[in-house]
Amino acid sequence: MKGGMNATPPAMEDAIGRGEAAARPRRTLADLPGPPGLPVLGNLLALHPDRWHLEFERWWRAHGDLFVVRMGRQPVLVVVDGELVRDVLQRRPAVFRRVRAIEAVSREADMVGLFSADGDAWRKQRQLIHPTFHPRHVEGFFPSIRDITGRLRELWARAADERAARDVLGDLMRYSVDVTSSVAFGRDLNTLERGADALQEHLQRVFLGLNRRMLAPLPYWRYLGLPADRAYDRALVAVKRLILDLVTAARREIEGGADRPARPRTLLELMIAARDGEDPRARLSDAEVYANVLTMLLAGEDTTANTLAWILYYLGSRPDVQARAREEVDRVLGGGLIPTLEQCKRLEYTAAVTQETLRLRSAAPLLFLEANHDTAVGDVAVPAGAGVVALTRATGRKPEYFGDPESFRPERWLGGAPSTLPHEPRMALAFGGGPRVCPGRAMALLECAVTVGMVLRSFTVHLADHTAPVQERMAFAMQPEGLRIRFTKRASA
Ligand code: HEM
Repeated sequence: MKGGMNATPPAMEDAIGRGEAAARPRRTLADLPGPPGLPVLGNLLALHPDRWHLEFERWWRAHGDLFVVRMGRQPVLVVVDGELVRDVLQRRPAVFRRVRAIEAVSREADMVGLFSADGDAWRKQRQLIHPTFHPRHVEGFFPSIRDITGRLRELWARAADERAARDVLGDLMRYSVDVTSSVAFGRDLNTLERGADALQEHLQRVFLGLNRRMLAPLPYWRYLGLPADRAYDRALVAVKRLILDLVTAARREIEGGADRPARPRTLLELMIAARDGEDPRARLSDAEVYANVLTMLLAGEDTTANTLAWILYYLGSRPDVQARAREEVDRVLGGGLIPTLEQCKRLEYTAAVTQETLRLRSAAPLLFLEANHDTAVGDVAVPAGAGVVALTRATGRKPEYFGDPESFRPERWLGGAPSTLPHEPRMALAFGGGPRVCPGRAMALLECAVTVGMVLRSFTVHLADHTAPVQERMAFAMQPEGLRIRFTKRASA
């Protein structure tokens, strides 16, 4: 490894250039505190497969805002201090990158899209794709989002009639699959009503396989073809064929001669039509469009579904919050059952409930990065290739940024009477930060507003069993394990 653990890196041009506090590093990774580990395995055995994010947070409480854990022999720097986390996220893609395994596994699947690309390839994609998430486009997607929200309402109305407790996370996963696939490539899978469709089953297999491989300590699948890996390979072929057919058809329609241009209606069409203002020759290739359609499905589904599930958890466990949000929804929606776009924008307290849920239950509570070259984080020298974990949810739980941090207090996000509690919204990092901040934020928040507005207008939300613990489980995103909700219909609905 260039530099090595005890090397002092060269002057920090990257930081100095941007006027940051550029003290010469005084410490090395070896100087930092951290949990004791085993000789070869380091701290790996402490990481429970479903709850490893909690272990990182437990170590944070024991060792402070900057510490080191060992993944096998490799030391990894863990950062919680808000200024340092923001600085690391900001210095991408030049100084830090996403951990290499993400790109390697994506490359094997021919899907190096916005999330997994790095360096110049990422720059090009981001420049072309970011404008497709402009509010004008996101608002253009609203009618389909609203229709699909109507289906979710019907499903939960039937459950209320039957007095049945619902596995709401399952329902919300299907809801977000339907929303994301219709927004991404104009195909309404309607899994909410029809159950899993063949494409959805393939996608699920692909996502589980990617997740397994990105987290695997060794690339065993290159040597061993386990049944799950063969199923993953087959699913990938099917998904690729379908999406590439859609790309070819859309490209023909958008770029094809006389009857062009149809107004782009989906993310896929927007990507095909995307042109770089500075370099009009720069376009996304078919392979890049394919990779990014899949990336949007992957990045947009579980994250949004889990955030919505956690919101329902808080509504069910905090009747005071539910009553206040319901009062707002009734006032804003009047006789309507599902909010319009304009009404979504006026649901301020509901938006505050979402922000507070994201702060306490971020679907992605940590980000895995890697240093591209010798650098420093604060006063700590970080050698090229070293892993850096940004513990973003923990940052949002530090009392100097958010007073009374463990309490669910949506009102902290509202303007109005100044509070005596510290409140630093820039330290709420559920969507990441810097140049790679989540481009789907506005769309996700819109989905949350329309869904929560719909729910509160029609139903009262109850936890099915107040005594059953709801626990955090880390799958592709952080899930509320054991959450079951009972809906009762409101008289006015
Ligand atoms: C509540 C829902 C969501 C949460 C909590 C969330 C969270 C995140 C986070 C933490 C990142 C990493 C940011 C960073 O590295 O600084 C990210 C990246 C990304 N997200 Fe989201 N996301 C959500 C919804 C969506 C949706 C709906 C889409 C698209 C349809 C989307 C597309 C992406 C993409 C493409 C990236 C990679 C951006 C890049 O590396 O340049 N996300 N998201």
